[in-house]
Amino acid sequence: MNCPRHTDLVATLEHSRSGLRDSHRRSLMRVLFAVTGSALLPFAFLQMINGFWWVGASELAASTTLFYGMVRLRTTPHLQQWIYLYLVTLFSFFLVIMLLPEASVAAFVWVLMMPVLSYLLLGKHEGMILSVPFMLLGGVIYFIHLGNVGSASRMIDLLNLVLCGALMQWFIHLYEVKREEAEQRLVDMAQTDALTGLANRSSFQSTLGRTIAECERSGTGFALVVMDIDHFKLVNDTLGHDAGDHVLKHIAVSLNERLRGTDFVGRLGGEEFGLILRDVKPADAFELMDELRQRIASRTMSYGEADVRVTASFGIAQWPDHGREMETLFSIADRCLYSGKRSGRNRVAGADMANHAPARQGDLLAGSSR
Ligand SMILES: Nc1nc2c(ncn2[C@@H]2O[C@H](COP(=O)(O)OP(=O)(O)OP(=O)(O)O)[C@@H](O)[C@H]2O)c(=O)[nH]1
Repeated sequence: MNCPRHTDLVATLEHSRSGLRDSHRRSLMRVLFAVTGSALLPFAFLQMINGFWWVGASELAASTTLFYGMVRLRTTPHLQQWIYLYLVTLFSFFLVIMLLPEASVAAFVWVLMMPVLSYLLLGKHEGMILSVPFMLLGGVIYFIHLGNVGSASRMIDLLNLVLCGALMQWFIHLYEVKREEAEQRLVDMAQTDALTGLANRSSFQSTLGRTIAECERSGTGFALVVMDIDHFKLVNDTLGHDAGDHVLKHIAVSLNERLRGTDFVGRLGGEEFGLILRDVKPADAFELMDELRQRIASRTMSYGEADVRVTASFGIAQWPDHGREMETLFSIADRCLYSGKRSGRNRVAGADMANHAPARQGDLLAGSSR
């Protein structure tokens, strides 16, 4: 069996805390550092002209730090810490600017940037946890700044910012929730076989890779089984493609019914399925698969007027006895499967075991059409 390189979508999703992948967050952070660092320079200059030396000097120091950070961000493994450091400092800076007695009302527009940056860089949960307290603080400072809110014009000013800030926070949160749901749906679709609802080949290979890594650490073993429905083409040719689909769905249900919660099953393609049996000895894996083989062979599936019966062949490879690598295990399980097919089908075959012959053969498509 050919094992192409694949992307582990679940791992990718876990790594992307926000809608942006880490590489994009890194690039965005570098742009933000460059923009903020450059923007601070004229502000520092103007603050000094205005006589606010300490503000001007702090802005100059911050600008230098940001340019240094821009270089560090290219390679740092601590991206998340840099993001937090940047956002907390920036938001605190906004609050300090607003607290200045001479602060212009226009300075308060920066409160609206808080949810945008937080959600973009930190995602839904952390973005909300960071932005809400800072926005509330900004609102309180604005309230104090306005002084007497008894007059209608002050009240309008207050309501403008409060309403706009609350709506901004709500809309961004809503957008992020919907975006996450859509992303999850796409990931599910990319990992699932649409016909049977089982894991697809790529997802199965990801799980097999993770199982190997976990078993390397824990020292427990597992069995990889490749199962193929016998003479499946005959079902399609005799009863039609829809009947074939019906059989595939039925087999998927049978496999799921019998396996334990720790086992894993996927459709590798066509009429071929893969099973990972965790923490199982070779003899037990063989016995379990033979029970499954008998269960499939004895089951009659109704499709319209027809009763369909199929058999399946199984090839088993044991980790680590038959190999530690995914490719080796697949090729051994495949070899066993095809030796079982050659010996007459409806068999379970393992690398160290003799093929297990069925009690009764030739059950294919019994009474396929009445
Ligand atoms: N209905 C249906 N048929 C499929 C699907 N995917 C693959 N097939 C069919 O599965 C059949 C596989 O045929 P073969 O590879 O010759 O295998 P087989 O007839 O099972 O023979 P052996 O494996 O040698 O026992 C082909 O007719 C494919 O068209 C599917 O999603 N639905």
